[in-house]
Amino acid sequence: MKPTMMTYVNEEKDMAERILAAYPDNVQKFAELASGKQDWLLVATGSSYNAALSAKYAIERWAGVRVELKEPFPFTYYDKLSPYTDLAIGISQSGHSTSTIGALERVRREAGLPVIAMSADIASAISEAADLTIDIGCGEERVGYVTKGFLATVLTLMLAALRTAELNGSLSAVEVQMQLDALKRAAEAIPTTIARTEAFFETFREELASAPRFTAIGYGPAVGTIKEFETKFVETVRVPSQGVELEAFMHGPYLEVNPEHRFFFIETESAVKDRLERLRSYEERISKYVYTVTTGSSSQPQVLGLDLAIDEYAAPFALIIPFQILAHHIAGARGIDLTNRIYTDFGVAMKSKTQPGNYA
Ligand SMILES: O=P(O)(O)OC[C@H]1O[C@](O)(CO)[C@@H](O)[C@@H]1O
Repeated sequence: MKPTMMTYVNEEKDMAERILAAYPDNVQKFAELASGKQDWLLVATGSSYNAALSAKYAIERWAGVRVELKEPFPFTYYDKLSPYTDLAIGISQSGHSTSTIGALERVRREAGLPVIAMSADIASAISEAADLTIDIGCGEERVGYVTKGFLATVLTLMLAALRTAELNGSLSAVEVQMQLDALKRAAEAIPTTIARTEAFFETFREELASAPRFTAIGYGPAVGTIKEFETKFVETVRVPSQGVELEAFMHGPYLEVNPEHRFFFIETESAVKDRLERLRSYEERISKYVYTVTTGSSSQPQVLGLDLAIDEYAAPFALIIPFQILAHHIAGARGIDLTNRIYTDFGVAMKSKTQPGNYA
């Protein structure tokens, strides 16, 4: 039997617990190279970009550094190098994305900066463009619609930030332990999150499967989550799907809304949460298909509550899981067989990968 997205979603708890148990050894070399560096450049594309965006604010807050995240292709061909960048990090789950490798090569060639690669395969092509390659700890994922790799990337980046914070003193040992405990609780809760998402899907199966369009709205660290929602839904559900930052939605995108629109609002504990509530109330007047995913608890069917004591910075680790499951299930309910791969020659034809993926 071919593995599916759900095969890997069901492995996420064990994988996350393995990665957490390997702390700090799995990120020690990263932290040694990164501590003392103030201005990190992250390059990644696709889900790896979304994972980096999901971890960006946690890294900045915990490690006390500035993180600039860039799409590698425009970075390589158009961007001016910042004179302040003192560390470059390239993230590629496969280790074969040519744009990410090319960006690291440019940084080395033009600025001679220390370079860290992060990949599920530490012997892959990206390692040749880096001084150090860190294993994200998910192993090989043989479904192109990645799930485990996304979660492993978010978690490994967060752990790398925590270890860097320990070394450079930007967090106390107690603060680091608090974050580790929150991540451990979130990992332990993955089976509950899966069960709640399954129930949510069954309740709304018809209206989700018949959706002409999906929009997800979030703020702060959860913008990484809604961007990965967008990537995953476009790859699998294959109807127009967009993740829009809360305030950006209020400057144009709101005009597109009609009664058929399906909304996901992502709620975390934050100073700007009331802004999301206000927008949700407004859109509920237009569409009856308004759902929420929250880190808090819920007794309402249209609100999927993860019931986690986790702050908004670590929350992206937990928030993506419902969308990975919904992408798989909604695609299936629409009659899309995701095990039937399409455009299989694309990566090679476009030279977007150094070699074809080993997909099931
Ligand atoms: O993380 P990687 O391996 O660089 O891949 C980036 C993106 O490219 C894809 O493999 C598609 O080519 C996506 O599935 C993935 O998100």
